[in-house]
Amino acid sequence: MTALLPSGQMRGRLIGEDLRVAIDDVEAHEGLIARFQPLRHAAMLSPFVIAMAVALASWFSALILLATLIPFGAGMALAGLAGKAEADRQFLALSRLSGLFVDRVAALPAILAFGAEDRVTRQIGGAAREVAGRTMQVLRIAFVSSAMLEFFAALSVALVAVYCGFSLLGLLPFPAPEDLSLGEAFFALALAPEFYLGMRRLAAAYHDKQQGQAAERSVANALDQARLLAVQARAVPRNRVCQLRAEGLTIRYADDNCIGPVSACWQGPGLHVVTGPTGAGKSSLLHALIALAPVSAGRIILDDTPVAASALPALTGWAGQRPLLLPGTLADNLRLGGKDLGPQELARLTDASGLTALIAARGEDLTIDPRGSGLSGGERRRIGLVRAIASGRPLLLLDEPTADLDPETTAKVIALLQDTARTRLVIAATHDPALIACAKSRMVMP
Ligand SMILES: Nc1ncnc2c1ncn2[C@@H]1O[C@H](COP(=O)(O)OP(=O)(O)OP(=O)(O)O)[C@@H](O)[C@H]1O
Repeated sequence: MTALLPSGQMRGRLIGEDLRVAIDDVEAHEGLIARFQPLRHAAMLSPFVIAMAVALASWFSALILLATLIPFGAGMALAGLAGKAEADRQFLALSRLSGLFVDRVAALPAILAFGAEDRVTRQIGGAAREVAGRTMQVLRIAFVSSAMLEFFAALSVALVAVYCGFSLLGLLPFPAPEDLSLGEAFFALALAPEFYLGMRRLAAAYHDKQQGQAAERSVANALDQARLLAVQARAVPRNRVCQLRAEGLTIRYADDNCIGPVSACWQGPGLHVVTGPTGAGKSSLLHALIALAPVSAGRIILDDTPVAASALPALTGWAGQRPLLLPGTLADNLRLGGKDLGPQELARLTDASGLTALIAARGEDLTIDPRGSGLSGGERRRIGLVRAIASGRPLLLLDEPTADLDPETTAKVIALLQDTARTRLVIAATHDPALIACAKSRMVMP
């Protein structure tokens, strides 16, 4: 279950899509396992049991029933193949709609502030129409399969009735294969409708099967990706980073916007900066190192071992330009990095980052909402920075850690970074001359 929960952009999906896999797709298994599978076993057995019972009275009627199974089976196999592809497409469209919906609800204040309600409504409307279209396709196939089932069920009963009736009247147009009494004919005819009954019940659970199997594939896919990420994360040492190299790293966004190839070598411990004009790709480079941006070419080499970008988050304390804030107290947010930080160590870090004034004014139990309302831009950044340092991880990636700060607080933060860089590899994207001046190396993005 933990593996299925949202992992942000690492799987390249919206958080709502991950949530859908973790909740709805897991639930969709119930129909497949608790309803469809028992009915399938029953449907596979029951025609043969009924045919054997009918054969006791009239072997030719049993043969007629079994013969109708051949074209029926072929038709159902074709419908099943078409149904599988359509169910997958419907599932994908539903995932997109859920992801889009959750994402847009989270961004509702911004949408209202920009008066973008109409555009967002149209987007969600388009996604909902796609789901409706795909659902209609799935229903059409379900309708065709049940029509086929009803046709063959009716045909089998009709053929048995005609055979028994004509046989009793001696009007068969071919030599009678058996000598049928009224009791035997009645027995065969009474059992004939039961021949397709199991399959009719199975057809009623057809939708459960489609949903369940599509959910099964999507959960299996998500688990595979999670397993891969976990294996890659385990494959690297966790307590130190001596050297990190990017070799020809190229980032290609979905809209074909391309950054790179970038090559760099950062030696740890030490403080290194990445500089360059706005839009040069500094943030993108840091994102690419921890699998938050799509890498299309190049390699990341950690202590002489090529690693996947998805291996680095486990080693990295990350402070982006918009740190994630969770509802809770300030201390909860600072401790999010994972390490069990004592009050003294936390106080040292908050003091060194200039957050003491905030705590003195508003208390340690200051409650924070997810948007960080009531916090200044500089305070939010420093919460992200302290959290990254407090994580105790050997590699720190910091995106403009001294932006939005006055010179005095900037000096404090730089001193904290220098102190941290004594034992860890710190890489910061920055425009700040004061931070650039005390860096061990500077890489300039063109
Ligand atoms: N998700 C994305 N999809 C497409 N293009 C993107 C995406 N994120 C960034 N870009 C583009 O990549 C380029 C580099 O952006 P990036 O944020 O890495 O620059 P930067 O050097 O960090 O800029 P700044 O100094 O302003 O923070 C920009 O042209 C930006 O528009």
